[in-house]
Amino acid sequence: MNASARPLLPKGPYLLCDDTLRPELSLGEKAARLLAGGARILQLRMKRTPPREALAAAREVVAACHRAGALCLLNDRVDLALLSGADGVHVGDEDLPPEAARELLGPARLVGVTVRNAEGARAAQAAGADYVGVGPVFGTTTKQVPAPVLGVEGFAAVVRASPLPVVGIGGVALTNIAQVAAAGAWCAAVASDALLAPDIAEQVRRLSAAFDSGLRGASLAGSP
Ligand SMILES: Cc1ncc(COP(=O)(O)OP(=O)(O)O)c(N)n1
Ligand SMILES: Cc1nc(C(=O)O)sc1CCOP(=O)(O)O
Ligand SMILES: [Mg+2]
Repeated sequence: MNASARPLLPKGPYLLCDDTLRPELSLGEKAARLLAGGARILQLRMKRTPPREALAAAREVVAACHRAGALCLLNDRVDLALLSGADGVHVGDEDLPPEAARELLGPARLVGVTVRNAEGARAAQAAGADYVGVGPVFGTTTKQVPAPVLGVEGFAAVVRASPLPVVGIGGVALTNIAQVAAAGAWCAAVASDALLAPDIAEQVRRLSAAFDSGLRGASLAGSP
């Protein structure tokens, strides 16, 4: 496998463009607002969109991301990722296994996998994943997650032991994204805190600035 053919995951906020939040906005409109705020990576998460609409939305959102110079991953759906020219997929326990996603997508696209601990991260690496999503870092109402809240310390312990870059997810918000960055996250995935904000683009800008401040704080803490 030629890993160098794949795009690199951009460090910083990782925005979920989700069909369950703000249903009065189309997925294309949500993506446009996230991208206007400077989002560099979007995950299109469609849990209630019917298949034909989902394909149209995937094509629209992937094209918008690429015009903006951002990456777009499809949640769950390898078929839609291939049909829409997306940059990859994110899969969890209820989706295709990562080996199968890699087999279908080939070496040039990203595969992200949900794991709950370091052992899961090592297995994801062996299965061909590029990064792991680890959570829930904090409590969330966006999804009923079948795993306990890790907290910042628990999350940092998984990051330290993970052989792959880690995307922290679950309850990440402007109030805590700096802590997630300082704990060593490569990215911090955000759904509700961005999409439910009165000004989505402005919230993405604030999240990026706060993530960067967390990185700077972590590097100062590590300096002599
Ligand atoms: C970055 C990231 N991490 C974890 C998840 C959760 O994926 P999954 O466990 O498959 O759950 P659903 O999102 O499909 O409900 C994610 N989507 N993104
Ligand atoms: C989709 C998802 N997966 C999680 C996990 O821990 O696996 S937490 C989560 C919801 C993320 O939404 P919000 O940013 O609104 O908390
Ligand atoms: Mg899934």
